[in-house]
Amino acid sequence: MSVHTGEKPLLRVEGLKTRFFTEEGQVNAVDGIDLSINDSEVFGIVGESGSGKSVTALSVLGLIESPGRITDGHVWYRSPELVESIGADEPSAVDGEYVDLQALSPRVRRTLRGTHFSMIFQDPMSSFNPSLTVGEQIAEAVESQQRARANPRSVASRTQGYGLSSFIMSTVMPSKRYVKEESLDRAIELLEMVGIPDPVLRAEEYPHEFSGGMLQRAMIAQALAGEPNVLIADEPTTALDVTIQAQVLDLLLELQEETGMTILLITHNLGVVARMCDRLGVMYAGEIVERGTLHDVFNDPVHPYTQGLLGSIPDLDGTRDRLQPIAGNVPSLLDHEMPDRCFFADRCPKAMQECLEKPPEFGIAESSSHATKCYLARTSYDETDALTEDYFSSETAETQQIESDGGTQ
Ligand SMILES: Nc1ncnc2c1ncn2[C@@H]1O[C@H](COP(=O)(O)OP(=O)(O)OP(=O)(O)O)[C@@H](O)[C@H]1O
Repeated sequence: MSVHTGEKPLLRVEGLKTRFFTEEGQVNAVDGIDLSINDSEVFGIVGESGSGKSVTALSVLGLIESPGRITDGHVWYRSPELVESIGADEPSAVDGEYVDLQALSPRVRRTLRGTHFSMIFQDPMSSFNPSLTVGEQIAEAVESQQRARANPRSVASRTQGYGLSSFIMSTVMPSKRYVKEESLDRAIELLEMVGIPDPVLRAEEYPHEFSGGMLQRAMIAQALAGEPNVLIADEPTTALDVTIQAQVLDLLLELQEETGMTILLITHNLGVVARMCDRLGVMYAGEIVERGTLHDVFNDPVHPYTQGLLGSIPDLDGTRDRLQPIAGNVPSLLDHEMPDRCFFADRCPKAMQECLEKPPEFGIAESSSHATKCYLARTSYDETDALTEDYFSSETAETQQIESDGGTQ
């Protein structure tokens, strides 16, 4: 783990909006988020299910598919190497050392997957073709990433549908055996690097012959084949039992230290964040509502949502019985159902009148060192300001009354 204090972040996400245009209406899955992620750090995005974490990760990678679309914002990536190789062809995507991934042509953007950015998921089975050996598939990833690095303008697009990981598949999923001996050797090295015992033998095995934890390690090996600068890990250990989970998390930290790569970790588990992250962003209803260093956010959470999540922090050794959920549900992200006020107000034990009048902006509380999208960041809180539960129940009753009156007219 390393806290980087350099001034130039590796990734700058600015005003990113991702919408899904569904039959029910427009879903504001990511609603104008800003983030900066430094070189060689582990940055966590944490929040309840449905808050927009995965869509954020997919948006950074340019993997949003119909009916979804990024409708606004930029994803700036600092890479002098990339600027040099594509700058003349795509000048409108370049600003100094930064490339706006959003502005790149889809062809060039594809070449970055695996080489500059890689991803691991909850379900490793979806990353492997069941009919080829694990070694062959990692070897193919090695070759494909070598080709992409050598010539970012001419990457093969071999898209096959193995779930979400079609992002890697667009460059690496092998369809037949034709890998070179040296690529297989590298695959064995990678398997060894991720702690697979007997890697020479295991490379000959098929995915179904691996246990869940071992296959997770193999997926990490595959993701590292192109020596990416950024590894996006979306709930990488959620499906594993706690002991294996801890081992895989430790492995990711070791690899991060060894390679210096940056990790963007998506999780709903604050215990995982505490173990892994240097900094984090807390996500709620498509927005980042609090962001800062692990130390600051954990020791001095300002947003009542973060406070609620921290009240429900799970532990990795499984000694705490249950996660304490925050009362209420994540709101619908359908545009026409989203209120013109703080999205958390209805669940917030500290909601005040102004929270209902308009959505808060980001601010830094006097007592705090990090940014929060909450009126509490600007206003000192007095318990007498809080709206009571009765307020919300009377508001709900009033709304129901109006609706039913409207219905009878
Ligand atoms: N293909 C899609 N079509 C329509 N809506 C979608 C699609 N993919 C995601 N969404 C919506 O976007 C919102 C954010 O989803 P996302 O998967 O990013 O949440 P999450 O925080 O990662 O939760 P989880 O941990 O459950 O995956 C949700 O309301 C979800 O229903």
